[in-house]
Amino acid sequence: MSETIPTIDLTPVVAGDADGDSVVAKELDGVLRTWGAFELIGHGVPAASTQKAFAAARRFFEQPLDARLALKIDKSNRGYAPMHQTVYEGNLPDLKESFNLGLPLTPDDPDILAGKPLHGVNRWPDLPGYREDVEQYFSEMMKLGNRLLGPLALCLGMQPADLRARYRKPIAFMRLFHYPPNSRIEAREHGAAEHQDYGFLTILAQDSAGGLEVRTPGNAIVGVPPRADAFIINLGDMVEKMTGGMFRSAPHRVINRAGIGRYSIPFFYDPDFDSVFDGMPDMSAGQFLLSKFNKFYTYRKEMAATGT
Ligand SMILES: O=C(O)CCC(=O)C(=O)O
Ligand SMILES: [Fe+2]
Repeated sequence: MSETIPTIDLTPVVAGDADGDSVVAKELDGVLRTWGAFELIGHGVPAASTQKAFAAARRFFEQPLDARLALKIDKSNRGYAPMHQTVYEGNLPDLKESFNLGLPLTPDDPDILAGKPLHGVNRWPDLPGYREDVEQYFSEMMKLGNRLLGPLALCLGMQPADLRARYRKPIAFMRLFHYPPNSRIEAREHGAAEHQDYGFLTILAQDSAGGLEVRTPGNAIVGVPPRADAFIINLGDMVEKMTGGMFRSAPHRVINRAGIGRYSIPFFYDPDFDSVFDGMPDMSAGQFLLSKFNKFYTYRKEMAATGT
């Protein structure tokens, strides 16, 4: 088995070929059963949009800590998550900070008014052009996620329309990450300690600093070298669970060895909060995700403890 992350070309879907979904699904199926992660090319996302999102990330984290903390993360998972918020057992807290946003909802949104978890209004710093550039990239991620659902549905033995019917108001979170240099590996301090993503599908862009490492089907850890024209896609635990382990939620980690700050932007594309899947009948997608957030995020434990 090759120990290099596989590559999938989405061109047939992006071009709108009549058999695009099934052509890509044929390539994808084996990859999801073995690696559960791959590089995606031919994705149709304009490079300028990605570059602007990275430029926005740099501007956000260049602000003084006070300005970042003014947007401290709220219970809808939106805002600024300071360093050390994510903890994976046996490791020190992750050495990373993030700006999180979700689906753009307005304060009169019925799910917000009803208090549905993970629904909220996005929070924005006072930086000219920041919101526009970040929202633009978010909408590119929504489009790309939707395109991926076609072949993914076929791999899951579903009709694309049936999977899309569970993505009407998806739990979609994007995180602009900053990783300072010099994590202390010997102390088990990583940028992101080895973990599996929680939900359905992650679309990740990493900058030229690199640092993402994936566990191979042969159980080795290999680096995923930075590549400006590709996204890294991986499945999360929700898919692994609903397929009874047939599709793999790929373990991965981040170690910033670059000696400079590292930026990355994962987009977590997960189904509607109340959606239910045959393979996971006992729990909605939202409840599954929420249980993961509550397990791994310190800020949620603090909120639960203080009743905020
Ligand atoms: O920053 C990265 O490259 C990956 C981040 C990650 O694995 C995560 O947020 O789940
Ligand atoms: Fe991850």
